[in-house]
Amino acid sequence: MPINTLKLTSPAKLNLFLHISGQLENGYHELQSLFHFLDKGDELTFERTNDGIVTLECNLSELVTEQNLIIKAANALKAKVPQAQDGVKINLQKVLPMGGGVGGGSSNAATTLLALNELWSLNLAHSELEVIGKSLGADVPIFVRGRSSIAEGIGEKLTDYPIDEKWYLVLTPQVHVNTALLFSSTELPRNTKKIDLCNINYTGLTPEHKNDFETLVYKNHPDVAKAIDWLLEYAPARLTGTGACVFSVFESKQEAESIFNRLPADLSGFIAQGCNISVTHQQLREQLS
Ligand SMILES: C[C@@](CO)(OP(=O)(O)O)[C@H](O)COP(=O)(O)OP(=O)(O)OC[C@H]1O[C@@H](n2ccc(N)nc2=O)[C@H](O)[C@@H]1O
Ligand SMILES: Nc1ncnc2c1ncn2[C@@H]1O[C@H](COP(=O)(O)OP(=O)(O)O)[C@@H](O)[C@H]1O
Repeated sequence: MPINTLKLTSPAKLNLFLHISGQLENGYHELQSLFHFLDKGDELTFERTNDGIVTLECNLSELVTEQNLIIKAANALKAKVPQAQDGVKINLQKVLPMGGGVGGGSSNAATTLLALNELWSLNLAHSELEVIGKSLGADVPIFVRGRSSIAEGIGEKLTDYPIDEKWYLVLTPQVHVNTALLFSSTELPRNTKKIDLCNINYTGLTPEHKNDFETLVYKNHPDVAKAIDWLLEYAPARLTGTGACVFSVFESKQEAESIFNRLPADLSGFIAQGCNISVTHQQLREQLS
């Protein structure tokens, strides 16, 4: 019996560290980054239709465009499997901050690939979905894979790296950081020594595991600097991705909440638990069983 509806959370990610160790001739950068998921995300509902049409509704009307990565993901699947005749009605409830380095758009694209592969009975292997995902954005494959991982190369080489599932206080400065512009800055450090994966031994926000974008983003974006400085009063803090979101890690929810409760009115944020397995994958397993 084919399934008609899927209701999935499309989670945020954090880059617990992000090292840049070189630049290739094509301009792309060699990275090493630990990707970990959060239990907070956007809500996506998929309803299969038999009219062959892909439609999107969203609580933020400005996101309903052909440029939305959800539409692009659905179209990429249709291009890959032209005999797929079904359509889908998709509803997105956007919760995650956009352009903040928590990967909401990439996550939505991956959730769409995983959901439509089931709803449309395409039977593509997850490795094939990862390849389609990569054409949509550097971080889409990690969300398709759905396991806490270290990314290497230009972000495409993934190795499982489960860690203790702790609690994160994430601050969300309302500024847009331009990823391509940051990567092209002459001030960006590009020579962090590569870590041998066998010796990585990640133990938290130590100086050894940093974000190479942080100094530059801190310098150019006073709102990000303010958020980092506030967190540093209580715990070590890091930028995720190219920002603008920043975070600290705590052993318990109570500890994270006790700091969050002191947040001044001009800063915003949320608390979430870290997850080694993306919540999308957990929910898919439940809804398909
Ligand atoms: C660096 C990360 C870490 O998670 O930052 P965030 O987007 O999360 O902040 C991501 O991989 C970003 O992913 P995404 O924002 O999708 O980047 P893409 O669209 O693939 O690339 C944007 C631009 O960044 C540069 N780029 C990207 C990845 C890479 N390894 N080297 C690069 O030099 C290229 O100039 C590229 O044109
Ligand atoms: N489904 C989507 N959700 C969020 N942003 C999207 C989506 N589709 C396309 N975008 C575009 O991608 C940009 C970056 O998205 P996002 O993944 O939130 O950034 P980041 O990787 O920095 O967290 C947004 O500014 C938006 O214009």
